[in-house]
Amino acid sequence: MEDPSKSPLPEAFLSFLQANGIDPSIYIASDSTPRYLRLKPGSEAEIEGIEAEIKCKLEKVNWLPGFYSLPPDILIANSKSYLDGKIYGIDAASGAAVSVLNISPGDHVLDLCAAPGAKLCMMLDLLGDSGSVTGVDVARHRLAACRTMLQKYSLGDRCRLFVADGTTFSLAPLRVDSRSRSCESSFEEKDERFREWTSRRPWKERKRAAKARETMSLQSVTMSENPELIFYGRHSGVVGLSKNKLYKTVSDLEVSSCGYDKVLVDAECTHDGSVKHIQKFENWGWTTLQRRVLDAVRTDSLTLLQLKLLRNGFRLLKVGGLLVYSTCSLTVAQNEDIVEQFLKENTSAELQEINEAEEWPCKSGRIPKTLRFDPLTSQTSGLFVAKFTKLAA
Ligand SMILES: C[S@@+](CC[C@H](N)C(=O)[O-])C[C@H]1O[C@@H](n2cnc3c(N)ncnc32)[C@H](O)[C@@H]1O
Repeated sequence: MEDPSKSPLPEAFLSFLQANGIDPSIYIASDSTPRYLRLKPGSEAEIEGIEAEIKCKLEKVNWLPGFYSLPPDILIANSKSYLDGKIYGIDAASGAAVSVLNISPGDHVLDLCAAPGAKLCMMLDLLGDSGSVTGVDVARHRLAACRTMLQKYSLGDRCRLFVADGTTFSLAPLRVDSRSRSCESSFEEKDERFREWTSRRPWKERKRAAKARETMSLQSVTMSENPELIFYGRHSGVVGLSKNKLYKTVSDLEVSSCGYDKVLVDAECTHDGSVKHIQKFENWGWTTLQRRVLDAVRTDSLTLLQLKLLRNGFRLLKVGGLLVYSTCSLTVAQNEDIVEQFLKENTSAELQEINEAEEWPCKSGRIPKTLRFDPLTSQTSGLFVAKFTKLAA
């Protein structure tokens, strides 16, 4: 472990790292941690052009298909390739978390903390032209940015986005194939059907939606009762559906067969594993760090939120499905402690070995089968990953 006294980090943050067994030198190593990008599938032939444009050689990440590393000082956000939707800015550890889900065509996937959407885009690229992805996030402005990203990368076709509380979200996937037609409700529908989504919604409709939001907040209606659909693609299963059917919640019993095949709970956290995030506090001020990171993890509310998100994501998973829990924090309280507590209360949850990790530059977490990425070990941003399956009751 590097001598923490040589670090420019404030004393309170260093004590926080020490209490959580985190090596402070990861924040110093960050200057040499590469940036990563993911190539839009189908753009492989354009690598040389992209390299010429961003004036740097892309190094293939051998352990993660479609990913390339580049020096940390190279910015891609203003490049034509990025603006044209040929490349994504996403850390390799985040890509690893998505690949742990083994998404295959036909899967119905739930992303319970979806915004701003780098992982959601990767899921949609992996999904191809069957199945669906449902993205949920409690922050409307962040989910709106996610919608913009879907449109930029032309990925919205099989996706629907809900502003909702992931701890209580209860909508099942819309399975439209014959295999699971029995999962659909058969009650009479008399209400309006969803037409194709358009960003140019008529003024009257927008006014109605704004009014509904206002009424909701006045009546303190929780978002679980009223998840707000802010985007749906042509083949997301929503077009042609009645509101009754879309908003029909499912019982725990029904979920075992009609639930999601794959669930990602990329939970809200203190982001302390993201060195770039921590470095921003140099500008924002260390008192902000005290409030947003150090105090946040000391209060029970954040870890309770994480546990509730994991519980609800698991509730919506079908039997035999896979759930990945990840955070970009490296504290034990937000990771292994959550996993332990969750396993204690869920006999149908089983931690799964992440076999791909044998080839990955990461470490085991404090619980066997869980993974930790960090800048020193992995040359990536910090990330904790655990994978579960649901056993039949
Ligand atoms: C780590 S970020 C997710 C990053 C995202 N998966 C990606 O790859 O871009 C955590 C997200 O959780 C959202 N969040 C916080 N509380 C939530 C809740 N109760 N329900 C749903 N989302 C929540 C935050 O708004 C934030 O966008």
